[in-house]
Amino acid sequence: MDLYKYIKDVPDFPKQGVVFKDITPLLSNPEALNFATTSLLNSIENKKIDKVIGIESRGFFFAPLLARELNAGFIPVRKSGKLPSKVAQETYDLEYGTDTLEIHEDAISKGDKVLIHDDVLATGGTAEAVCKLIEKLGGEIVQCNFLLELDFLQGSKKLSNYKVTSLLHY
Ligand SMILES: O=P(O)(O)OC[C@H]1O[C@H](OP(=O)(O)OP(=O)(O)O)[C@H](O)[C@@H]1O
Ligand SMILES: Nc1ncnc2[nH]cnc12
Repeated sequence: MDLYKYIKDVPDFPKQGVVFKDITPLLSNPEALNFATTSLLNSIENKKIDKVIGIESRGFFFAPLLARELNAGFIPVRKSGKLPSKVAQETYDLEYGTDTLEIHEDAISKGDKVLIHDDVLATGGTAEAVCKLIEKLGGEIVQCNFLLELDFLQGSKKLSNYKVTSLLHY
């Protein structure tokens, strides 16, 4: 199945010069959603995963689906101020700004095998910050898994210590 036809280019969103990759057509089509979920699962080499991390917001679409299939827990990494208990935090650069991400300190146990999932790998700033958070808490990153990657932004360079897979490349 050709998933590329379910990704819509939206020029100049959220700011001038950025071509936004909108995945909502893929999410709204049952066959594409199912095929993308299965393909993301198939791209996970070592399926012994304790925790699947989803990165707010768009990482939340697939991460719980993957966690269910892997018999793993789902852990949200959220933008600052959203999680109620004690958090670890990292600030990072985006293709269009900066942001801070947080995770509950007790969400990861030492030695947990962790899969990180997000919809898009762009500059890699977000995923790199999340890798730092997981390692700070003693987790072992097994793989970073994305629906799509903007190859020209070279985000995977920031993740060169990890196994990185993306279903679609631009
Ligand atoms: O590789 P990077 O350059 O760090 O960019 C990738 C991140 O940017 C987008 O999130 P965004 O911050 O736009 O938030 P959203 O998921 O809430 O829309 C996307 O969902 C990734 O999390
Ligand atoms: N161009 C882009 N499209 C969609 N999500 C993104 N996250 C960072 N850059 C993006």
